[in-house]
Amino acid sequence: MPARAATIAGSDSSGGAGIQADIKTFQECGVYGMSVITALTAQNTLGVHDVHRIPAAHIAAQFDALEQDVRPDAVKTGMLADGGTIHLVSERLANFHWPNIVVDPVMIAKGGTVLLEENAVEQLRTHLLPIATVITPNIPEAAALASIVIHSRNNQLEAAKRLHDLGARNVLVKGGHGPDKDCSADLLYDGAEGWWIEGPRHHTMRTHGTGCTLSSAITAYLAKGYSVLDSVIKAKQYIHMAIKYPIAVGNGHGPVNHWATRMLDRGEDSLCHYIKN
Ligand SMILES: Nc1ncnc2c1ncn2[C@@H]1O[C@H](COP(=O)(O)OP(=O)(O)O)[C@@H](O)[C@H]1O
Ligand SMILES: Cc1ncc(COP(=O)(O)O)c(N)n1
Repeated sequence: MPARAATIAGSDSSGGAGIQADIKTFQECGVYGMSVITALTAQNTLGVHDVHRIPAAHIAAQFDALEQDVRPDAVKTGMLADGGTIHLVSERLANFHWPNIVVDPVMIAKGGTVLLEENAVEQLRTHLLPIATVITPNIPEAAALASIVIHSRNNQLEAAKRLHDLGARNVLVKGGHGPDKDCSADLLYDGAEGWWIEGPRHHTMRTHGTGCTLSSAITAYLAKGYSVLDSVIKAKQYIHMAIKYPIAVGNGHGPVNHWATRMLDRGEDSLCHYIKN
């Protein structure tokens, strides 16, 4: 059987983020992709126009269908919309003992639409963080979860330590929203050591779905058996390529290019490097 990965997230009708980005990434990274859909969004590169939440009983039925036949080797969470869904998802993940849980704590879309009710942040902290193999907040999400202001790499590290203390085994505080003009530096912290996983910053509007894509690539590599550090490095190379070689889709914040990795034979992967904190 091929390595299998599942995404528990919302659908993006325009295909750049959410379930669609996740499944494309799984496919490109060579794993069999599956999904548990928590919400449908009417969305394009200009913004989110409508959100339809899936009833809890149907979300549970999707979980059960996978458990009974096609258990994943790794799983990620994305848009969970509200506290009730977080509760259900964390309960199912804990009971089923699915391995390699990547939590992307999606809160707000790039266009500003709220994708997780504000009062659900506490549920994320108490229910999902403690069962996460890796959590992948961007800087605003890490700031909200760790109750800290992030202006510098030191703050990024402090936030990671606080989120590790809340129970996440590995914390990746992504640097896409960071202040550095030339570099986008993600910090991986495992409770003992920190690694700065850096790539050049691309000056582009086409960053719709970057976080979804990165966390899906990490999930795919974990499903294939790579370590957390190796999975994060390989995922960073994947997102670097997907941003560097853009495709012209939509009139707003366009999607990344999910099949750019097929250009890896150009040797571009060596542009990313990592250094010990
Ligand atoms: N302009 C950019 N150039 C290069 N890498 C980027 C850029 N924007 C985001 N990234 C990378 O994409 C990934 C997602 O980061 P981020 O944008 O912080 O997450 P999110 O999409 O959740 O807001 C990270 O690996 C980050 O370093
Ligand atoms: C269904 C769904 N899930 C996640 C995102 C976040 O992606 P981004 O931060 O790039 O807007 C999104 N826009 N839509």
